[in-house]
Amino acid sequence: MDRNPGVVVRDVELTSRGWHVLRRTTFDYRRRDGRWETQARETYDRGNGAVVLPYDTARGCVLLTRQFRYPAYVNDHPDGMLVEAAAGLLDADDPVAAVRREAAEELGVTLGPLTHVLDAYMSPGSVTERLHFFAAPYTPADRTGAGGGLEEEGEDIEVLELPFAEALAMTRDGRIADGKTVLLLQWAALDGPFAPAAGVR
Ligand SMILES: Nc1nc2c(ncn2[C@@H]2O[C@H](COP(=O)(O)OP(=O)(O)O[C@H]3O[C@H](CO)[C@@H](O)[C@H](O)[C@@H]3O)[C@@H](O)[C@H]2O)c(=O)[nH]1
Ligand SMILES: [Mg+2]
Repeated sequence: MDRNPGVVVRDVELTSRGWHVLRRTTFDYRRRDGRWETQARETYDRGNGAVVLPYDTARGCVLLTRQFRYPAYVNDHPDGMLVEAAAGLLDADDPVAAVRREAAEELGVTLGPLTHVLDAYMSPGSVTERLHFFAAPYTPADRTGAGGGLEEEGEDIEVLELPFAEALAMTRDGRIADGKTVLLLQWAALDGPFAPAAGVR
């Protein structure tokens, strides 16, 4: 890794290999004033992920999930039941294949053309993951399955079809408190299918 001449990795220590991988890396870092110093940083590596917002502009709706998220529950979320856009880790798939797979598994919807919105690091101080964001139109006819996720992996996912205006209101009052979902809903209102100028672009 030599893309940045101001960073020289000295040592990578595997501190935990559980469901995902935690490492402690020691590296030399050249400060902006030119002085070198040694830093250590831990990274949580769970691979990369992809997320999708299916929208139906004719009916003014979006499809979201609700599921229990223990890490949010342990950090003050009232009941841990988070409303989120369908998402998953890439595993062996590319981002497009991964969002199609997750939309089918979690939402029971078969997606057509996808719009790539952006890619973002969601927690760059500690988590290595880069998340690939997509949106896709759907109609009631595309809802070909029940969704719900994979029971054998412990998934128990409720499918929510919400009016877009209500989903956006939920980002304002805290009922939606998941970063990737807030981002996609705000994009949809600002720049995407529910933007005021969407029809004339
Ligand atoms: N047994 C076990 N299962 C785990 C553990 N951690 C996660 N899982 C399970 O592994 C499955 C992973 O499901 P995916 O749909 O592939 O991932 P995700 O958890 O929905 O991840 C999405 O949301 C994350 C949070 O916003 C994103 O970080 C990620 O990129 C992706 O978008 C889930 O059923 C989850 O409960 C663990 O420590 N132990
Ligand atoms: Mg998921």
